[in-house]
Amino acid sequence: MQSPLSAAQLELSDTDRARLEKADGLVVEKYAEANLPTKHGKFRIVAFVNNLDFKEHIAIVNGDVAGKEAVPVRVHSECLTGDVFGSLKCDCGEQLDRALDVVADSELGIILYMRQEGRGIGLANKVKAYSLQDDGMDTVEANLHLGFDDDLRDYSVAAEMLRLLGPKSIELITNNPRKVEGLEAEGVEITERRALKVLPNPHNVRYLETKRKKSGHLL
Ligand SMILES: Nc1nc2c(ncn2[C@@H]2O[C@H](COP(=O)(O)OP(=O)(O)OP(=O)(O)O)[C@@H](O)[C@H]2O)c(=O)[nH]1
Ligand SMILES: [Zn+2]
Repeated sequence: MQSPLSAAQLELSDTDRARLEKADGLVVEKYAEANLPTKHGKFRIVAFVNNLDFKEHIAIVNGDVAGKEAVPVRVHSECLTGDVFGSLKCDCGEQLDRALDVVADSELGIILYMRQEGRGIGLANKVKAYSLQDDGMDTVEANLHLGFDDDLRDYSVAAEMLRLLGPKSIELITNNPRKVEGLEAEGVEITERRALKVLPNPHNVRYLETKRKKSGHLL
């Protein structure tokens, strides 16, 4: 009988990891797929593996998207505090909820849930950035103070995930023009940008204003 796997082995098997590490160039693969009924609607969930960041990026898919034009797509960056704990410091949780509704209510749609927490700096560093914001910095100043660029996200893995799922073109649900440019630079055909409106609250109004003024978000 096989011995049980330890927690450290759970993410990827050694053989899978070694194979991905040896591969030349970017490799993104579908790893597993299943049904996922949710309060928003019924989806398929697809887990991917890749040899760039080795993170477990996810697609939530409604319908048979392969070969279809103008499929609604949200490329959502992980925000544990907003997506899971209902943080009011940002607009992520509300955006994710709305995007899930849009995708569930459309004939077809995809949410890519990218594990790019904190615009790529990770959760622990985002909490550091929040601590600097408690002392008066804005979201961009806090990142720069910690020695990071204001946005470290790479869109090559997301683009490859879309290629594997197979829509011919997409309508991207975002307020961030840099996301549109980043995906287009990776060869994704975007027929339209669809805005994602959220209501500001007293805790995120400065954050939203900084995103509009410093990061070019169309809010
Ligand atoms: N470093 C850092 N990351 C943050 C902060 N607040 C939210 N985030 C992260 O920002 C990411 C979301 O990016 P946003 O700039 O809000 O939005 P976007 O994804 O670029 O654009 P939309 O598609 O319109 O949502 C998530 O990964 C959050 O964890 C912050 O103060 N500092
Ligand atoms: Zn957030």
